[in-house]
Amino acid sequence: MTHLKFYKYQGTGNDFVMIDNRQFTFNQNDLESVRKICDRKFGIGADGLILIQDHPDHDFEMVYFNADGSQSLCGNGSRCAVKFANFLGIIDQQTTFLAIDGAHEAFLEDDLVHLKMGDVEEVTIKNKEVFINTGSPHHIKFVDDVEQFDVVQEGKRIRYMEDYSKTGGTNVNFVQALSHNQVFVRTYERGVEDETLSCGTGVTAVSLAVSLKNYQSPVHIKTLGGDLQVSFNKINDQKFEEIYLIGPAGMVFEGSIEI
Ligand SMILES: N[C@@H](CCC[C@H](N)C(=O)O)C(=O)O
Repeated sequence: MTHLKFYKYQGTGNDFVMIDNRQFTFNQNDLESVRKICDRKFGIGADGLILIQDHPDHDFEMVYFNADGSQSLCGNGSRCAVKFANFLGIIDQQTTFLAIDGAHEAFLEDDLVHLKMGDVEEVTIKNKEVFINTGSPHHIKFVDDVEQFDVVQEGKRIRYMEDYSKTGGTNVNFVQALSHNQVFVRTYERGVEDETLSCGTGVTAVSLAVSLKNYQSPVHIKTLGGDLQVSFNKINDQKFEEIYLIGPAGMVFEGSIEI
C-alpha cells in the first residue's frame, strides 16, 4: 500500500484528481489505480486523473487519463493543470506545457484560464452533423431542446457508430442555439462513458462548427457546469488558428488515499 497525496480540481464541473508527480510517486502505467481513484463509489471519484511532471523543455508535462484509464487531450483538465501548476509554484501567470497532442501556451487573467488549443485543419460535415478533432475527437449534433435531450442514450449510440469504432470512438456534443453567438452544449464523453458537466475540447469543436453558421469569435457557451468562451481566428471553413478555450477552474479539496 502507498499513501498518495492528491488534490481535487474542477473546471466548469468537469472534475479531476490531480497528483504532483514530480518525484514519480505515482506509476503512470498503473491503470488499475487510475480507475480505482476515479471510481465514484470505491475511490475519490472524478472524470479523469492528471499527473503533473517535470519536463526538460517545458514548464511541466500534463499526463491525462480518462476515468477508464484511456488517454487523450483534455481541455478542462489542461485549464485545471495550469491552476494547479500555479498553486505548486511551478509557474506564475503564464506558461508553456506539454500535453499528449503537443505543447500548449496558457495564461491566467482575472481568475480565468486562457488555454491555447492546437490549430484545426479539417472539418467534416455529414448529414448536417459535424466532426472536428480539437486534440480529442468530437461529433456535433444540433438539437432543438438540449435540456430535454437524452444525451446518454444518443451519445452512446453515436460514440460506437461504425465510422468511429475503427479509430477509437468519439465524444458526442449536443448543441442548441440560444441567441446570436451563444450556444448550450451537453457532451457524452468517451472514457467516462457518461455525460460530463462540460467538456473543453468539445465546446471548442462546437464553437468552430457554429462559425460555419456565421457565429463570430468569441463564441459563448453554456454548459451544465458553467460558462465558457472560445475565441479563434477563422482562416476558412476548414482551417482555424489562435484558438483559445477560456473559463474558470479551481481546487475543491485535498487529501490522501491508500493505493
Ligand atoms: N473532458 C475533456 C475531454 C477528455 C478526453 C475525452 N474524454 C476523450 O477521450 O476524447 C475536455 O475537457 O476536453
